[in-house]
Amino acid sequence: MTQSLAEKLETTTLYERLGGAAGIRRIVDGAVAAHMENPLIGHRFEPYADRPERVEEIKQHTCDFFAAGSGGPDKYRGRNMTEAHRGMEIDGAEYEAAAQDILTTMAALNYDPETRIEVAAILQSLKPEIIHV
Ligand code: HEM
Repeated sequence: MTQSLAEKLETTTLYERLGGAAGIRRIVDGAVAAHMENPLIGHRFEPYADRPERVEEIKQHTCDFFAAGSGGPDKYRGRNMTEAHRGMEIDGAEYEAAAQDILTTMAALNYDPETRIEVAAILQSLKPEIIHV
């Protein structure tokens, strides 16, 4: 039997709709590549260009963060959002640019609009923990 969209949203976790760990990894890889090319925030990631092991660690933490926050089994072992971004003085425009990179990546990977809207709302909810800290 084909599930209606409403049934699908009720019976599957966001983690499942993101494609589990593999789907989240694709989003994070795409978003980080987009951040590096983004004229507004690329400079934030430049210092990591010659530290691939640190980039991998940040990506792994980001994957676990999204997995843990969307109903997946993974445990997040990184710092909380305020501690991770403390002292960077990220402003609202930079935050929106980063969020847009994630949502554009998701659109390119053909995630449905409902899932993208749900992720957009989660990103907005994290904003106060990350900007101007
Ligand atoms: C959209 C919401 C965001 C989320 C969910 C997020 C998530 C994360 C996570 C999980 C880490 C790793 C923390 C750790 O390893 O302990 C991290 C690190 C980092 N984030 Fe974000 N971030 C966001 C927005 C931003 C923005 C807007 C910028 C800058 C424009 C940014 C720049 C960085 C940098 C440079 C690091 C590395 C910090 C370090 O090495 O100490 N993030 N972020």
